[in-house]
Amino acid sequence: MSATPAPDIRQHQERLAAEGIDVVRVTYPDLIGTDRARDVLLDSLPTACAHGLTFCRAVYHTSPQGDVVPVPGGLDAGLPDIHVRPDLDTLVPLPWEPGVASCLGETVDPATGSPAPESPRDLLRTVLARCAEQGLTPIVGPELEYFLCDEDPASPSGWKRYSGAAGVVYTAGLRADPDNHLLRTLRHLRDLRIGATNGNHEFDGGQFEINLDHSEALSAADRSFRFKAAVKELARKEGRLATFMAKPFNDAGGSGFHLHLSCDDERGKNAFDDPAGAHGLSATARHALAGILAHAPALAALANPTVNSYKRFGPDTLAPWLIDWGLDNRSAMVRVPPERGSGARLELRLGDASANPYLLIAGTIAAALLGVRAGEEPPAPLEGYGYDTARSAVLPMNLSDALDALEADTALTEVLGKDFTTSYLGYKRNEVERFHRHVTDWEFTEYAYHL
Ligand SMILES: NC(=O)CC[C@H](N)C(=O)O
Repeated sequence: MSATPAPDIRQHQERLAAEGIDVVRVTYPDLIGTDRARDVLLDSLPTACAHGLTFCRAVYHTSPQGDVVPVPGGLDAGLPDIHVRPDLDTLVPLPWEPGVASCLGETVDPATGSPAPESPRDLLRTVLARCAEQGLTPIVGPELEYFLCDEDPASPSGWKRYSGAAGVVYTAGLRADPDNHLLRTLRHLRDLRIGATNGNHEFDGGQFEINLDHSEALSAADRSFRFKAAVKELARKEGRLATFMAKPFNDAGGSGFHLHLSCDDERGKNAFDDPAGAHGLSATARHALAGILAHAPALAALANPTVNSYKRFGPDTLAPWLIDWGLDNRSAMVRVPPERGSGARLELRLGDASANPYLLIAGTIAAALLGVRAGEEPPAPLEGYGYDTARSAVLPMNLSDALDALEADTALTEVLGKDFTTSYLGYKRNEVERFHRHVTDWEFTEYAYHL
């Protein structure tokens, strides 16, 4: 079927064709933040825009391995359609894939004409609308770590850490990155226009951190989502694997997804900032901080969303596993960074790199909002080096406990919505069950010879 293109779509088509683009990749996040996509030939773009691209709604209920998880709206509903409409305002040529531009897709449930209930982007929009009712616009700056791996037929997984096991922490250059992976990646990310600002080699061999500029929350989530997909694609182009798994190796630390958070008020002024307040924090910032701490056990289910996530936690990891906050203290779950001219902000260090950016950001903002609404006050800040259970409460230490904490946190789930929470809990509990049924290498080594 050929539709007569609307004038603005025709303009996009002509501009893309002039740039040598003949394919548009329409991409959207599933429940766990994996980029799902379809390649659309440029000639078919008007039809895709007019009618949306049709996917099975089970896309939200299907694990990366292809298991369809029985949560409401999927198998029980006969695997119905969802439609995905290209958002042409987000079009950008893929710097490493000549002829292809990418754009984000908006998912619509054709049964209701509304966003699909599981859509992470729309969940974030819902939470942001609640903030707007309080006159607050959250501003988010994401920092993500990942490991780069080379193929290794000798390893059971088929992969080993890039450049060997030696870590050269906080460096850039050839000693820790002999193939200049970071430089190449940073330049491609610049051309992808997602606000990447800088990067360095991290603690462990083959581990990198790249920071993104701060912005309004939806853009920060979109850019983090596109960042993860881009880094993974770029690695594959080189025959490598980039993984945002929380803790991929036994002999290396984990990968974090730290969030810097502040809020603008209705006049565009940083509402977290009060030079006269204790530590430069306003009452709004204190309440937001208290909300994040109070809802941290439930938030872990979104910030640390896999069975593997909880292996990142532990003493001396710079990954928090206790519920505390501190002034410029990286051993705390929430750090208040020193003021450097842009006003006060909080750095939430809880999240790991495997988190779906939309859910991590939505959950964090929802927790902060609840603290602001309730006028909660935080406890005294952590002094000195943390990781002391005598001083701070412990987070859930496995996914199952975190999911129970999310379900029990009715204030948070009210903000996140019943449909989303039901799907998320169903999906993730299925993941826990599949893990518990699976026999691991560790079990064989531990038991097979001795028992
Ligand atoms: N540089 C750092 O702060 C390390 C962070 C740590 N890798 C984490 O998982 O959060």
